[in-house]
Amino acid sequence: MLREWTRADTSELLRVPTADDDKYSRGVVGLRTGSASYPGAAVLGVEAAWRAGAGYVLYTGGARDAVLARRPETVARDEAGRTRVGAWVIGSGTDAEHRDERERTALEEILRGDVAVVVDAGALDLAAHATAPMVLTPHAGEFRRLRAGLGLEDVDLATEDARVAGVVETASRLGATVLLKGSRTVIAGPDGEPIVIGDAPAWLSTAGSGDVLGGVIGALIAADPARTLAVSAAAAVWLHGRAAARASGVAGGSSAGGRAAGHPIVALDVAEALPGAIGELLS
Ligand SMILES: NC(=O)C1=CN([C@@H]2O[C@H](COP(=O)(O)OP(=O)(O)OC[C@H]3O[C@@H](n4cnc5c(N)ncnc54)[C@H](OP(=O)(O)O)[C@@H]3O)[C@@H](O)[C@H]2O)[C@@H](O)CC1
Ligand SMILES: Nc1ncnc2c1ncn2[C@@H]1O[C@H](COP(=O)(O)OP(=O)(O)O)[C@@H](O)[C@H]1O
Repeated sequence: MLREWTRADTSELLRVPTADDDKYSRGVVGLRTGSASYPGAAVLGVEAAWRAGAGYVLYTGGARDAVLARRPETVARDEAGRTRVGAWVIGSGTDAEHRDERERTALEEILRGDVAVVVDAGALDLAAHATAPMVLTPHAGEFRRLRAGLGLEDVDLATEDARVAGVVETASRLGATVLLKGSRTVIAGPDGEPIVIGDAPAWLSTAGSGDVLGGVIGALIAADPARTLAVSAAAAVWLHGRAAARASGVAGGSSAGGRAAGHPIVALDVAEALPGAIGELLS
């Protein structure tokens, strides 16, 4: 069975903060992302985590100045210290080939912990030996590399059936949740039914939009770390797509009754449209 994720599924997971909440209970997201080569990816993930409703965002990566210039609300330190992180996001805007020993040690420590980790881009190669609960977020090229690294057969990603089967197999091999990005994103937990999320406008296929997604997933996991990871990830993908629809002018429909053609967007537009997408579901 394949579950098609809906707007109603997403609404059910969102909640309005109450008088009993504080910045920690709303969700603490830790990001160890970005590098001198790709500082922008860190900025995008941090912006997205805040805009998706995190109460506290901690940044421990290599692009601190860029992150703080954009979002001074972010707590930037070398390590988490005493801050209890609810979800980590690692790898976006990093390259495994340029990882030094210090960075490897820091990432391996996160990947050995009890806290859920969103593993993207330049950290995907470390997932095979990790024990933390994880959501891996490869695009098609990274998915192929990940499977090759695990000794799994190459899959033809042209059909949805093959994509779903490949994601299910990879998730089962890793004992983790795997999310294959694309126009229809496929998610599978280690043993749950696979989920598909479509409907995002193709305007979303723009550099950095995957880095934004990492921050959204981190915020939704941190808001309720006990929830099944595949469910938080599916809701994040849906919101990310809805934010892209709002930002690109597709969300309102057209006077002809069909979907409006919309217009180009950049990844930061998607992050900035997240609060509106969340508000729309809560109203
Ligand atoms: N602002 C920032 O800081 C941004 C930073 N970013 C950061 O950049 C880092 C590198 O991530 P990336 O995704 O750019 O490259 P990479 O992981 O090498 O994957 C390439 C794979 O895709 C495939 N492929 C298919 N079509 C292709 C095409 N037309 N052109 C090229 N490749 C194409 C191709 O497969 P092939 O077809 O060659 O088999 C190849 O395997 C990463 O850390 C990310 O977070 C980005 O998020 C952008 C914004
Ligand atoms: N044709 C498409 N239609 C809708 N969404 C798409 C399409 N192609 C890619 N996406 C989405 O855009 C994002 C691209 O992520 P990714 O490839 O990691 O980009 P980057 O590494 O530049 O951040 C993903 O969320 C993916 O699901």
